[in-house]
Amino acid sequence: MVYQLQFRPYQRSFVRSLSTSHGNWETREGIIIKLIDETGVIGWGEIAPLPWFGSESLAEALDFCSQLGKEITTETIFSIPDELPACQFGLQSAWEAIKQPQKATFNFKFSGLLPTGEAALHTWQKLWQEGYRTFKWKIGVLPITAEIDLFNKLIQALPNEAKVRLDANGGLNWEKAIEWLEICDRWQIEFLEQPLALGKEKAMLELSKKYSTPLALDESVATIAQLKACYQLGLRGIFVIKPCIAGSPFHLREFCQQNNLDIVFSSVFETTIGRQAALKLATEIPSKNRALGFGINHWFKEDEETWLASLWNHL
Ligand SMILES: O=C(O)CCC(=O)C1=CC=C[C@@H](O)[C@@H]1C(=O)O
Ligand SMILES: [Mg+2]
Repeated sequence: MVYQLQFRPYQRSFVRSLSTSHGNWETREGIIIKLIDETGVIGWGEIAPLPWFGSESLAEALDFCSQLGKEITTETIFSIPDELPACQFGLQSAWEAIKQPQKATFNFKFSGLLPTGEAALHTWQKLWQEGYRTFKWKIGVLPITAEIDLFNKLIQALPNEAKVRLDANGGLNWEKAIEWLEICDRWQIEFLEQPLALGKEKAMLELSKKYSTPLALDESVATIAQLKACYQLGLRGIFVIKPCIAGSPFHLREFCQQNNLDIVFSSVFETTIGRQAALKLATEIPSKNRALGFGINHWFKEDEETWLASLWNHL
């Protein structure tokens, strides 16, 4: 089957810089894909790279799309190299959208991503009013004493029924991870995400045996190959899966359906198009009743529907 291919790069500025131990992220850049089959049925997809998580860069994704030309076959869509996981996800989910029109609504609970540092103390209230009951806060950015001080203020300000997750983005060393895990156990934090850097999975396996707070791997399991490697290593905590950068949705669904993983699906700040494909995948993969890491809409200023429509009208 041959499909017409159109693609459009985009840029969206965050309302505030997203500070993590990887650095500051100001603008989300990606590519919207439009596939049209021989009968005129349209399938939308999104390529949302996250190179500091190990996916291809936007430039590499754009080079790949540019050399595809105006037509693409099913065979080409399913032979995209594993070095291009965001392209695999974008094009294969667009293909799947033609075959199985995506559900428009999902009834998941989402976790609200708080801004890093002190700003969290002034923003959780609005998210609480919007209905969020799970919040994620990034650590490993400020000096640990300052962050622990802010954490104590945040955790005592939040209602008791609130669930809190901490995400270090690999920014802690062993000693700081221990210091944070003692606090996590005391306050029954839902999980501590990627305390140690990519490559320290064995150390995290050791760490996971010492405290009751579960560890969640994120950067360590960014692609399907990494997810499989960590599973083989014996890691059985929580797996944060970012479908848009993991690779083929078909391979991801197959592996997760064969193995009973404790998964938290997570956004890469993609648009509605990538999010719909990611959430459709979440409905097809069994996981525990944890809030999904897609509570990120407040990180952008413009209304997404109008922005997306305006983007495509120029094509
Ligand atoms: O998972 C969530 O709750 C929201 C998404 C999120 O936290 C992230 C998305 C993309 C890059 C990272 O800065 C961050 C993460 O590390 O999980
Ligand atoms: Mg994370």
